[in-house]
Amino acid sequence: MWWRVADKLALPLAAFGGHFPVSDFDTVLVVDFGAQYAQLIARRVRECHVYSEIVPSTMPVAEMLARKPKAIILSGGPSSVYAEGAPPVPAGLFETGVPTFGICYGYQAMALELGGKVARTGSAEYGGTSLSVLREGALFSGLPATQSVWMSHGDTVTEAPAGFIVTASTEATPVAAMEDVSRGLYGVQFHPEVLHSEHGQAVLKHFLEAAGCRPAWTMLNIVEDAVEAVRAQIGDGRAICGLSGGVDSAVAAAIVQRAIGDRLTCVFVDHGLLRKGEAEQVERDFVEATGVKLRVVDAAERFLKALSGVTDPEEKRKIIGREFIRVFEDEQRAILADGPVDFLVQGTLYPDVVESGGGTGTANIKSHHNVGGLPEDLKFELVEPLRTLFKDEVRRAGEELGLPPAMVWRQPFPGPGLGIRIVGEVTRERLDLLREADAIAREELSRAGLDRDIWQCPVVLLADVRSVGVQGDGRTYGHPVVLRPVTSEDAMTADWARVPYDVLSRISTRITNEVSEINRVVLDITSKPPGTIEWE
Ligand SMILES: Nc1ncnc2c1ncn2[C@@H]1O[C@H](COP(=O)(O)OP(=O)(O)OP(=O)(O)O)[C@@H](O)[C@H]1O
Ligand SMILES: O=c1[nH]c(=O)c2[nH+]cn([C@@H]3O[C@H](COP(=O)(O)O)[C@@H](O)[C@H]3O)c2[nH]1
Ligand SMILES: NC(=O)CC[C@H](N)C(=O)O
Ligand SMILES: [Mg+2]
Repeated sequence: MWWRVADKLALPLAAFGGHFPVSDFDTVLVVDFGAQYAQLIARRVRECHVYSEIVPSTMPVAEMLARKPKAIILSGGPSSVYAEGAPPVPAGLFETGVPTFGICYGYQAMALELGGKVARTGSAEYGGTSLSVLREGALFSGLPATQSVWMSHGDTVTEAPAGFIVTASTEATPVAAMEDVSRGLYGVQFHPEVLHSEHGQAVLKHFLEAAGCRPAWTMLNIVEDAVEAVRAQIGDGRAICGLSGGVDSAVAAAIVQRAIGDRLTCVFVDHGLLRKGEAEQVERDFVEATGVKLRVVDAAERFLKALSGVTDPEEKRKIIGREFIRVFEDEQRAILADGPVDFLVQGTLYPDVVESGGGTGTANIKSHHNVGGLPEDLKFELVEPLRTLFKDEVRRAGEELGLPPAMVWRQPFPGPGLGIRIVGEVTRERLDLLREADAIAREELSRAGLDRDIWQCPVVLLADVRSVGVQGDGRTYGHPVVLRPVTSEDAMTADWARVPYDVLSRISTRITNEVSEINRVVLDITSKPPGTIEWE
C-alpha cells in the first residue's frame, strides 16, 4: 500500500527554488504531468549517477532547453491524454532532438502526439503485471524475455506512431513499450521507477545510456553546487543555522560553513522537548566534529509556557515553529555586534516540504515545524541547501563531507521533539516520564544492535489515557506508552519493524518497573500509509 502516499508528491521541485546550477555533469529533466512518482523518477536517475530535477509540464520548451538537458523524461499523470483539459506535451518538445522517454501518461501522450492511437479499451492494469519482451531494442537489451512490471493505467496505446518499433506487450496491452532509436524517442506503459518493476532500474539506465548521459554525477557535485549556490545567495552576509544534532542540519551547516566560513553561527535550541542527555551530547560532539561556532540556548521555559493547555497536534506544531523563529530572532540580536544577520539556514528536506502540503494541490498531512510551522512574519531569508533531497541522499552527502559516521547515521528526531509524542497537553511532568521511557527503549534497542536496522523508534505517551494495572499486589491506574519502531528508506513510507520479542519484552519490563505512572507498554504495528511515523 506504500505507493498510495505518493499521490502527495506530484509537485515540481523547481517550484521550491531547489534548482542547482548545472556544472560539468549531464542533466535530465523530468516533466511532471501530475505524477504520483515524479520524485521517484528523478531519484532513480540520480541513482544512475546522472543529475535530475523535476519541471512542471507547463514550462515552455525554451526554458527547458536553457537548462541544457541531455535527456527528458515524461512522467505519468492522472488525466487521459485524449480528454479535454489534459496537460499537453510542451509545444515543440519532440522537435528539439533531445532524447525523450515517456512513462505511462507520458508514453501515451508521446504516442498520441506523434500520430499513434490511445483508447480506453476496458482492460486496465493496476499492480504487478507480466511483460513479454518482443524485441530487446535499446531499453530491454540483455534483459529477460518475461519480466514482472508495475502497471497503473486505464488507457492503452493501441497503435504505435509511424517509425516506432513495438518492443514489449502484456496480455491486456499489445503495445506496452516502443522506441524509435533514430529520433531518440522511447516509451513504456509500466513504471520503471518503482521498486516492484523487476528490471525497471535497468530499463531506465538503458535509456540514459542511449541518450548519451554520462554517469558523472555524485553527491560531491551536489555538495559543490550547493556550496556555490549558498555563496551566491548569502554573498558577504551573515547567517544563523538552526542546529539540532540531526544529520540534516549537520550537513546543511557543513555546506554553509564551506560557503561563508565563520560568518555562520549555529544555534542549538534546548526547548525542553529533547531526549535525555541530548543537549549535552549535541553540544559536545558537534563542536568537536566540525569546529563550528555554536550557541546553545535554554528556551525550555518559553516553549512550555507557549504550549500550556494546547492539545491539538497542528496547533502544537505551529506554536513550536513560531517559538523556534522567535529564539533565532533573539540570537540574531545577540550577535548583532558582529554584523547584521539576514539569513536562516535550515536542514529542510523534500519530505518535510511535501508533508507540509508545500506544492500545488498536495495535501497537508502535518505541518513540519521548519516548513508549514513557520510564522507568517518571518523576517529571515531562508537558506535550505537540501530542500530537494531525501534523507538517504543527505546521508551520502554527509559522508562526502567527511562528517563522522555517528552523526551521518543518527536516527532522525523531529524538531518539535517530545512535544508531538505526548498525546494530550505537554507538561514538564509528562515530559519527564516520557524522557525516562524513551531513554530505556533507546538503550535496549542499541544494546541489541538494532540502531541501523531501525529507522527510528518514537515512544509515545498517551497522557490522557489511563488503564488499570496491578503492581506489588496493589492497584495502579497509570498511563500507557506506545513503542513505534519503524523501518524506512526515506520516511515517506514506512513499515513497523519486527523487533525480536525478547528485546520488546526487556523494554516493556524495564519501562513499567523503572518509570512510575507508566503501567502498560503497547506496540504500534501500523505501516505508513495508513499511519504516519509520529503520532501527531
Ligand atoms: N533543537 C533545535 N535547535 C535548532 N534548530 C533545530 C532544532 N531542531 C530542529 N532544528 C532545525 O529544524 C530542521 C528540521 O529538523 P529535522 O529534525 O527535520 O532535521 P535534523 O534534526 O537536522 O535531522 P534529523 O531529521 O535526522 O533529525 C533542522 O535541520 C534544523 O535546522
Ligand atoms: O524536524 C521535523 N519537524 C517536524 O515537524 C516533523 N514531523 C515529523 N518529523 C519526522 O519526519 C519523518 C516523517 O514523519 P511522519 O511520518 O510522522 O510524518 C519522521 O522521521 C519524523 O520524526 C519531523 N521532523
Ligand atoms: N499512471 C498514469 O500515468 C496513468 C495514465 C492515465 N491516466 C491512465 O489511466 O492510463
Ligand atoms: Mg531532527
